[in-house]
Amino acid sequence: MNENPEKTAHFGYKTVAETEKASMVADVFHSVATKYDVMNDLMSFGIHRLWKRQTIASSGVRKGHYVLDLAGGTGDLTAKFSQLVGDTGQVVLGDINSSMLKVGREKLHNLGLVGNIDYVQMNAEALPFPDNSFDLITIAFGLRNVTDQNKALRSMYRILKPGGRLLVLEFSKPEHELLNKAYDFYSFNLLPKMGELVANDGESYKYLAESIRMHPDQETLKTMMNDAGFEQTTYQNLTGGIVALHRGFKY
Ligand SMILES: C[S@@+](CC[C@H](N)C(=O)[O-])C[C@H]1O[C@@H](n2cnc3c(N)ncnc32)[C@H](O)[C@@H]1O
Repeated sequence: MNENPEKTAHFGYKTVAETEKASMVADVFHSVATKYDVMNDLMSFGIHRLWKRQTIASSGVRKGHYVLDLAGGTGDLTAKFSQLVGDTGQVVLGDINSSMLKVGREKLHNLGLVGNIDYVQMNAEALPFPDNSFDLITIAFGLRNVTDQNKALRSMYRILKPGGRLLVLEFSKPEHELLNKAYDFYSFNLLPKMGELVANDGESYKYLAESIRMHPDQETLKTMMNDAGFEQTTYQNLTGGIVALHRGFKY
């Protein structure tokens, strides 16, 4: 009998050693980084822009705020927050993946967004900031890729200021069975083919579909946030629950 069984994690439908997941996720995002934005628009028919707009609208962000866009990738949310916090605020675009950060930095520079954005490579599970640092943390389509999600939520809680809020934008569970079926067909048949054609990488988009199915549903994520210390935790289903926006506060 194995006295010390190795801890495991999900990588899509595969069960892998916990120590392996981060490098497998890293391979996915190194591979898709340069095609990430165009694929996002294609795969979601542009709807990811509405989901992100809703996130900004729920953020309560103001001039002078200190914001962390965690797993921020190519920086869509950072771009908007940079304008909203102004010269007296600061936005940190944090991501574990150097390729995604590079694409994000170039994109935001080209948009003329400079001066109040820091680009920092970091792991959501061990955030490199003092306690009580941020007014707002967002993590959009990132949590599902993190190996130890409870640890990451506790780390986010620690670095939020009292009164600060966390927004988690993530794929979730569609509310209606019919939508679920159509969505499954799309995800497992069309999505990997689009990934193959456009990004020359069907496997990464197969991982995307599988990782979405393995992610906690709305209520489970809400409980996880509560367990990490968040209060007044609520969520809003977007596009019939294909995506959910969770919000929680630290007091
Ligand atoms: C699907 S992309 C989302 C990018 C962006 N937030 C958006 O909504 O377009 C997921 C991002 O999570 C990052 N990521 C994965 N695991 C992470 C971790 N443990 N810590 C920080 N970032 C992570 C990936 O590198 C990738 O850039």
